[in-house]
Amino acid sequence: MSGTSLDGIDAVLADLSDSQPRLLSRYYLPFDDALKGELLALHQPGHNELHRTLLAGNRLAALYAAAIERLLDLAGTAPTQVRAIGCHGQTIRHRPEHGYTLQIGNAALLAELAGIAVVSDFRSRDIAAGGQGAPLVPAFHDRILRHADIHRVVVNIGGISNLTNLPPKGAASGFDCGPGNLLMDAWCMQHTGKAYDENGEWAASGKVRPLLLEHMLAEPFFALAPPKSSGRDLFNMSWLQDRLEGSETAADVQATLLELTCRTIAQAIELHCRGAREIYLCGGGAHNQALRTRLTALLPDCTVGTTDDLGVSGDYLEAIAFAWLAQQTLENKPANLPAVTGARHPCVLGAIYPA
Ligand SMILES: Nc1ncnc2c1ncn2[C@@H]1O[C@H](COP(=O)(O)OP(=O)(O)OP(=O)(O)O)[C@@H](O)[C@H]1O
Ligand SMILES: CC(=O)N[C@H]1[C@@H]2OC[C@@H](O2)[C@@H](O)[C@@H]1O[C@H](C)C(=O)O
Repeated sequence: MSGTSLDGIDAVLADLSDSQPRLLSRYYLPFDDALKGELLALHQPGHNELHRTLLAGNRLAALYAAAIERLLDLAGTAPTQVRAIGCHGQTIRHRPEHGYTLQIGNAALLAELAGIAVVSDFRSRDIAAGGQGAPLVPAFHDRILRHADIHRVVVNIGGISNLTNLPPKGAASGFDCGPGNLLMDAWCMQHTGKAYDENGEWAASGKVRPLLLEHMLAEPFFALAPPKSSGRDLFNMSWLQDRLEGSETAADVQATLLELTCRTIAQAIELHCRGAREIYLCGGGAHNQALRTRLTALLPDCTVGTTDDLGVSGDYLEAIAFAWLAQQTLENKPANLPAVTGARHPCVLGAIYPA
């Protein structure tokens, strides 16, 4: 898994033979600054972008293969013992309204380098069936994190934040809430040179600017009824620049961005997850102490923990989900939830590149 934060690759070796997945090994490989910069640049139209996109895909395939080699070394497992790699790829465009999404990573090259079958391109079929192609992980949350009597909500706070609503007596629903960490990360990098604001300490040193927050919350995406999905196509530095007053300190902007992430998640829960009692966070944002404290304060009727409290690593949950999605593909089973993505029907997702 390599997600919208563009921080690096989360690799897991998972045993999916039982109803609860077993995490056998994990490995994290960060991207270097040059690759991160190029992937960020490829989100926008630019010079010779087709050639550069394909080269970046090749580079990613080599890094995915290196991460898998290290992962298997750590586990003492041979490639022949692995049924398949579920490879999300790197999203550089997500335009379901135009009928496409693009996750790069040259799956053919990865299969060649790793000597293991690869399943990739999980989102296109759902979009072909009229869906958003995202989020896909709610189906997996539904499988492993549902409680028979307690209304739970799982909130992933990666680059973008998304939630899965698990009412005990109803079907799962889910959607993207808005920016998770990506605007905070970009602002932090621009003003402090650091990739992210550790524990939200810099944000905590600033003050929320009410007018700026109001301008941000007026973004129509937040009021859209699900199904909905988002990405860097909408939430990027120009989106932020367009809303700045110009007189704020950099720390105040960071404080306001953290408030935006918390408010949009809390609003989404209040509006679409009525009666929820337990909130479980996952993704990198779950490590941000200031964010957790603020979100907990905004949700007085709920307990707020992390999926680790339920025995599932919040840092590797998405990666385990893509192993499960790959298994669904190999077994010819549908994996999208039409109630989440808006697709006309359940679909078998993904494309298979044999070993
Ligand atoms: N200690 C911390 N304090 C603050 N933020 C943190 C901390 N640890 C991780 N993060 C945030 O988490 C981000 C990485 O999150 P994650 O790995 O879930 O992203 P992703 O997989 O790219 O996301 P997506 O769900 O959008 O695909 C970092 O970029 C950073 O913003
Ligand atoms: C197009 C795309 O890459 N979407 C990601 C992104 O990152 C979080 C959120 O936006 C979610 O919709 C999705 O990823 C997760 C893994 C999903 O499909 O559930």
